[in-house]
Amino acid sequence: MSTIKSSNLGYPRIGENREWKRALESFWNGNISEEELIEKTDEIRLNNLKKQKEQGIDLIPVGDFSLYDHVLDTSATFGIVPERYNYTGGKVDVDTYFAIARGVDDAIASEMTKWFNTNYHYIVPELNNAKPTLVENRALYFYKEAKEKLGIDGKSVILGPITYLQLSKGYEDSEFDQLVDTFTPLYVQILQELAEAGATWVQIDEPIFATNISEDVLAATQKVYETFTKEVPGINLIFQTYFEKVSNYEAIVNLPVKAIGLDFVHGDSLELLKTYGFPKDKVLAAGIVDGRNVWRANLEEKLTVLETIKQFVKEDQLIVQPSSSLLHVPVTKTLEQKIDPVILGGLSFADEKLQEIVILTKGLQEGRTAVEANIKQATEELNNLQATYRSNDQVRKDIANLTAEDAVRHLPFAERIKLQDERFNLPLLPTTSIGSLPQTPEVRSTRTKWRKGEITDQQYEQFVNDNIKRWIEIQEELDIDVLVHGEFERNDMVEYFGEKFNGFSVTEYGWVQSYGSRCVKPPLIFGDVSWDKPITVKESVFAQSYTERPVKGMLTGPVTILNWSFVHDTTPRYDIMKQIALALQKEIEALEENGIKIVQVDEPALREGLPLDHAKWDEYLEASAYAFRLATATAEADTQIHTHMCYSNFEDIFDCIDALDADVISIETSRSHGELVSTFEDNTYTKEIGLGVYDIHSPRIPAVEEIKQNIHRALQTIPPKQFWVNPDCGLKTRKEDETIAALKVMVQAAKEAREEQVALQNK
Ligand SMILES: Nc1nc2c(c(=O)[nH]1)N[C@@H](CNc1ccc(C(=O)N[C@@H](CCC(=O)N[C@@H](CCC(=O)N[C@@H](CCC(=O)O)C(=O)O)C(=O)O)C(=O)O)cc1)CN2
Ligand code: MET
Ligand SMILES: [Zn+2]
Repeated sequence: MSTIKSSNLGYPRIGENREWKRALESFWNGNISEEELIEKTDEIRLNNLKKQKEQGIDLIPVGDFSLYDHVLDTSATFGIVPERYNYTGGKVDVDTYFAIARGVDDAIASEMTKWFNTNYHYIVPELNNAKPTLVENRALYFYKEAKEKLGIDGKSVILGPITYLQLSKGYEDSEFDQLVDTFTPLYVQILQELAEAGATWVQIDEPIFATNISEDVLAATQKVYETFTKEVPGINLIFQTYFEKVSNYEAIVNLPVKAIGLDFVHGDSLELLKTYGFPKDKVLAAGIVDGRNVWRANLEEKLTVLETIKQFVKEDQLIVQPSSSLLHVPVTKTLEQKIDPVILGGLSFADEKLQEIVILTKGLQEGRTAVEANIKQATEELNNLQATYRSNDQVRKDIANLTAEDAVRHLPFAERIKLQDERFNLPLLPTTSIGSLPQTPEVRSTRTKWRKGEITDQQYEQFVNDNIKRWIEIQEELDIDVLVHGEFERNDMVEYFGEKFNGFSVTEYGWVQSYGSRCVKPPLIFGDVSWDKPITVKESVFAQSYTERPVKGMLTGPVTILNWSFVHDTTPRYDIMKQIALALQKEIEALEENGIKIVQVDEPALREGLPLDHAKWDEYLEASAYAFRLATATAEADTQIHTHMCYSNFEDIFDCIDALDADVISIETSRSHGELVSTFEDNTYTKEIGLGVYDIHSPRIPAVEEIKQNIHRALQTIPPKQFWVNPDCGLKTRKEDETIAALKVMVQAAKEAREEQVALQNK
């Protein structure tokens, strides 16, 4: 009997029909009790486990489920709760847990940021003064639950100490080793309790090793894992990495653990394996099926790779698994009714990927003939898919003929801004918002009715227009300087464009968690992208017709559309980015022709798309800046181009931001409590900037003084002439009354700050 095992790294939490989202939101809205929330989420979790068991997965992950986020769960495990929540020790209760994630009246939420290069967001642990103790062994609870309720001897999944600490804030680099020493015994305790309960496999997620890490961190890692193995010899530890090849291959594979998990889809791990080999005393957990994309695996090719990998390990010391947790793909494709059957045939969501894992494990174990029929089917479906690729000769020609000058605006910024100032005549510290306004249940459900054919196109259009008009009036009443139409017609800033451009397809149920209960439905790119008619002109022009103030046209940029779609690898990614840019260029021209003279091109995904491997940075940043400039290059000099980014570490991409050559950029900063401001200190950034002055991901209404403080802090490094006042991000997730109340405070704060500045200038 051979011992090659099939495994999974993590399963989507949200349920086939987003039951998880509904349960959470019902609880937050006070419609269900805590017991009901627990009951519903228990059911979802157990159902997820049952499905994996039925699929025939050998090592089923347990403890990967969460009520919000697994990094926050890790903080809760160790009682790491920032002081402002008045936590007094012991198990972190549900209310405190959600308070950290979402904020409460008297305490702002913890910062939320991107999980590596994904569109998933985690809650950043704040270690300041924390006294970590093991207040709740969650891993143990979930291990026992799966065993007792379903007879599953699960593989516990825990976030490793090195990654956890590297993702935390509130300490100095010099304190890192000390912190590692503090956490090590707590992890040992978790592992010991798991061992006592009978656990044999534990997956310790350490994705930080897919980024470039220092020798010091590596040394600390060596020490930690030596201790784990020494203290808990009875458990098989899997040191799990994903999203890229590891940056210190030889050191990593020689860590004193039973198994090493590597990503064989992103980054060239196979090359490393061939060059440096693999220790004969270890198990290699091979991430072979793409956990980040939705296309069917080419089983033939995957088996060839696995057979190569197998030559480097001792007799069947192999685990076959997805490249990462399946958190990043939708649950099942079986619900899709409307999509082109050929495209459906080429898709593979979480459940289908697990089938692929099981087939590949069998093929590797028993030989190809054992899975011949599966291989044949995969090959056929993929060939059919390839045959339907919608190529566009004109677009290909346009891309091939592009030059550097095609991505340069008519005049330099210094000249443009004079014309724009003349045209718009805005006050000092102008106010604006980021685009979307509340997508109330009414907005969402009216769109759903329209999609189901329960209301006519005309009724839907009327409904959208009514909202636009009402909100233009509200914004005027609030005395905001640059208005937005509110994006009421959009389900999502990327999916909406995916529905309109050529080259995309959309799914009905392909939901993926983005943060907390919020999900996205990334469109599929399987064809050359092109534009044939205006997409956003109607709503923008309608909004502009009700006001003398400028209304911003609102588009999503090429980098973000690419990064937040599921893209097939038929065409090189950077070519598709240029295709999207050319399509957007036509849309901007159409907006200008219709009198819209401020256009915002959002790029919130620019930073997260930065490759984990530094060696790939330059190419990415250059391609991204080029695509953005290409999209905006033909705009008249007096058309003001805005861009927006949220949740980002900007130090790494500062030059790229400058290279976008946008006239105005608005960026998130309020949850990072002003840390970004210092980035501008040493830079001579001459263009205009709006720093988010309050957090829109929290229902909490900010105070005037708080916002003024944020403005003051920014004005220490940014000249007032360059500074805009705006919220952190779009307002679609907020309720209407919250939004109006918060904007009112923001405008008030801006006016007070403006008066101070004018007084200073008149002195
Ligand atoms: N793609 C993307 N990524 C992003 C962002 C973003 O805006 N888009 N923002 C940042 C933060 N992430 C976010 C991700 C999602 C949402 C969000 O609001 N998502 C919505 C879903 C949006 C959507 O597509 N809604 C559809 C479907 C509406 C729906 O749920 N309909 C119900 C019925 C509605 C009813 O009857 O009440 C149903 O189908 O069951 C629509 O509006 O048309 C949600 O989870 O609630 C917000 C921020 C970073 N990443
Ligand atoms: N214009 C978009 C909005 O306001 C930008 C969002 S960035 C995630 O929703
Ligand atoms: Zn944003």
